[in-house]
Amino acid sequence: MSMISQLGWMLASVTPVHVLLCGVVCLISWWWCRQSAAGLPPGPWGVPVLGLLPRVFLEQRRGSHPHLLFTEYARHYGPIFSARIVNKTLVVLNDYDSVRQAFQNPNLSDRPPSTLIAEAMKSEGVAMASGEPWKDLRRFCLTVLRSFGVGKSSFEEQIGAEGRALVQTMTSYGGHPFDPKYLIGNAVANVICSVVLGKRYEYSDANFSYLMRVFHRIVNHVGSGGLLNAVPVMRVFTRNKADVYASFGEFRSFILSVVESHRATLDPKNPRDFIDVFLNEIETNEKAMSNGTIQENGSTSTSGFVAKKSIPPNGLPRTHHPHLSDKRIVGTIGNLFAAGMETTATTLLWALLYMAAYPKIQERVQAEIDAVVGRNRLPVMADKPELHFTQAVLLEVQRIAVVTPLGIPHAAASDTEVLGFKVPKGSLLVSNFWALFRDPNIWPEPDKFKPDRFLDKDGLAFKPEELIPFSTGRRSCIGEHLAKMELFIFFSYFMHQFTFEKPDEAPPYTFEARVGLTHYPVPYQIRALQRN
Ligand code: HEM
Repeated sequence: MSMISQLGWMLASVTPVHVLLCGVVCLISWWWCRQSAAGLPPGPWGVPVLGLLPRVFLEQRRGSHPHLLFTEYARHYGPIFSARIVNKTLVVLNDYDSVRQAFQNPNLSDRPPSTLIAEAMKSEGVAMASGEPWKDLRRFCLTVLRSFGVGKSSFEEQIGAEGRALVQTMTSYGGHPFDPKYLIGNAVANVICSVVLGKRYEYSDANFSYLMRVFHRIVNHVGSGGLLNAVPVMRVFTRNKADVYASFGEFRSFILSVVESHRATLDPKNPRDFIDVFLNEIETNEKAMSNGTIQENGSTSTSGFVAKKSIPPNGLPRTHHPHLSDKRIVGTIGNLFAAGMETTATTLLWALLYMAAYPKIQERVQAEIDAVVGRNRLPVMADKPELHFTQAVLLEVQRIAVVTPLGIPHAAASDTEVLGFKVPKGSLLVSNFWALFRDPNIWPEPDKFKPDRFLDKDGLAFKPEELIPFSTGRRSCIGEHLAKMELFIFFSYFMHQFTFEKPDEAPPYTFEARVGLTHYPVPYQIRALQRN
């Protein structure tokens, strides 16, 4: 029987009772939806059952991005709106007040469960964990990174050494065009690798270059705002699923091999890097578990686990971290690598693009650096307070480029409220930094690149509280100090050493972006002309 005749047969057998039953079911579903939506922020209804899912996919197919769609909704529904994505309530925060209030609320500090990243890495890291394990991992990461000097002024020399290697490699192009993406990515990765893995990788290292390309595939796959990461049902409809998991698999194997080689050469009394300290903690926990002072889920026995370690490593945390285990080490290293490299490198890529596209602004930065630093040495962090225009340029790049347009989604651990609206347990919260950084009420002519907006009437740089590229609240970026130091050192070295130009033969620069985990410029070629 053909499909049409089948349909005709079905319609002919519909009775008034069927119609009535259908109507009742529709009425009940409508009533149920209204009830559950009562008190939620207003927002688009979307398609029955699927909610906003088809619209998000459609926009992505058209080459648009979810942050643009959300910004359009925010214009219509207000700074906080909600929508459904299949069985999940999505709450989108589009202005400073809503982001600040939501992210300071301890009930909104979780991450969504079953993230793609944790699933594909077969390990839950600091950036994807929730509840007690997250608190423990976050505390541990902050303490250990700090104990290795990260964010302290003593770390400046390490970043400076990488900056000098980068300058040398850029010089070697002799003014010929090159794509700065992987070079800058490698340099920034080396900063975090030196602390976490205890080594840096030469820019000519073919294996590491390959890994960076694998990593970029992951970044693209995860998509804007990490919706694919956060909403399991979106993965069902993902094209190239095989490539997503294969790329994660390669990244995971790389980290596993580094962890294993650390384990094989570990000297517990002399931890060399972050991985060694993590491995020491795992060993302490395993011992505590075998003598019963700690349970498998990380909780301690009634007598309490006394933070005594058999081998207290010098200068490293003595506090006990019961949630550090084999199943969290790969994920945490992956998170630090991804979060530490991608965002900072992308910001620098945007900065170079803007400098080449706005030569007058580039000249002003160079003149300021020359006046304060001179030509006989490279800039140092101590120069920063005097380099007001340079600071303003970096702030404007962070505002206009919005490297994480939808941040990393949070989840509601229990029923709560934001700005008087209901936020039910399990909701997904997304911070639309794009809308916030393009709000014309805060930033007049938001699409224009105008660093002067960050200078006061005396020419001194200032940062308005609404500029929060590192997010805010309990879950804000743990690498903020490190990132700011890297941005300043690398950028001021670039401006001190080179003038950047678009190659004549290259197509005109656009500020069009691609959106993966970050919002990054379409690949471009640049010339680095050495300054005298
Ligand atoms: C320009 C550079 C950077 C930007 C714009 C940036 C931005 C962000 C943002 C928006 C978040 C999400 C916060 C939230 O959920 O509310 C985040 C989280 C995070 N960032 Fe960064 N970040 C940068 C550099 C770094 C660096 C250098 C590191 C290396 C240590 C790092 C490590 C992390 C980690 C581990 C998290 C997860 C924190 C958690 O879940 O508790 N980031 N970052």
